[in-house]
Amino acid sequence: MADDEVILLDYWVSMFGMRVRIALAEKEIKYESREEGLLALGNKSDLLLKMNPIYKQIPVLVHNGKPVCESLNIVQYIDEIWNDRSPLLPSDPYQRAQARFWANFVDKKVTVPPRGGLLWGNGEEQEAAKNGLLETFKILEGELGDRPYFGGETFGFVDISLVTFSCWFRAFEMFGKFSIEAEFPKITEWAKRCMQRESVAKSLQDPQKVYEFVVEYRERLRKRLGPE
Ligand SMILES: N[C@@H](CCC(=O)N[C@@H](CS)C(=O)NCC(=O)O)C(=O)O
Repeated sequence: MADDEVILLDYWVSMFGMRVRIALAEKEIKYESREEGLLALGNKSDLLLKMNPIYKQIPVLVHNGKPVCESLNIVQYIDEIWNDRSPLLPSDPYQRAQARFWANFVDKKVTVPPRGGLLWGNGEEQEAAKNGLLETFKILEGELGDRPYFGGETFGFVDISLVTFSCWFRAFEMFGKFSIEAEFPKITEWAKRCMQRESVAKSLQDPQKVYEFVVEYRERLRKRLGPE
């Protein structure tokens, strides 16, 4: 695998791209990162359109010229290809199924939709999205319980699926007017624990920068789409 060519089509603030960055860092894989344009507002490269013609989204992992799409799918692929080190999914089939269930739950419920919702929406729509997110965090706080990581003692697939949202927590808090630390102390401690890993710390972005991105992006969306 020493001569592998690995390219990641990414966007700096993407929580989905960050998942792949963490997995590659855990496996110590060297790769080239290619930054796409400001995604929902255009500027997609020809390479992205060619490599992900169905969804036209990042992240895409291009491994020896072949594309793999969808962040959780990519993380599983990385785990299977570079299976000689730092396993990300449990080896036990039941535990693997559980890990996939919870990562899928995160994917469905901890969302930042391209329009509307908590970050880009207003009024009742924003309030409903906030309440949904609080409900989701309550479930996740219960699932984590007193364990250090979602898989138990070791950092893994479910942690990767969720931790990339932690640099978006500040934006969630500012727009939702709530405190994740006050309401979800276990998730807060877990996120800090994950950040102690080099793979996570170097893959995530500064929460303040993410918040500023959200403020600016809301403005761009408003100008492009008009007031809601
Ligand atoms: N389910 C996808 C979501 C990927 C996604 O939403 N990517 C966004 C950036 S965060 C994107 O490329 N948006 C551009 C667009 O949809 O036009 C995954 O897990 O990879």
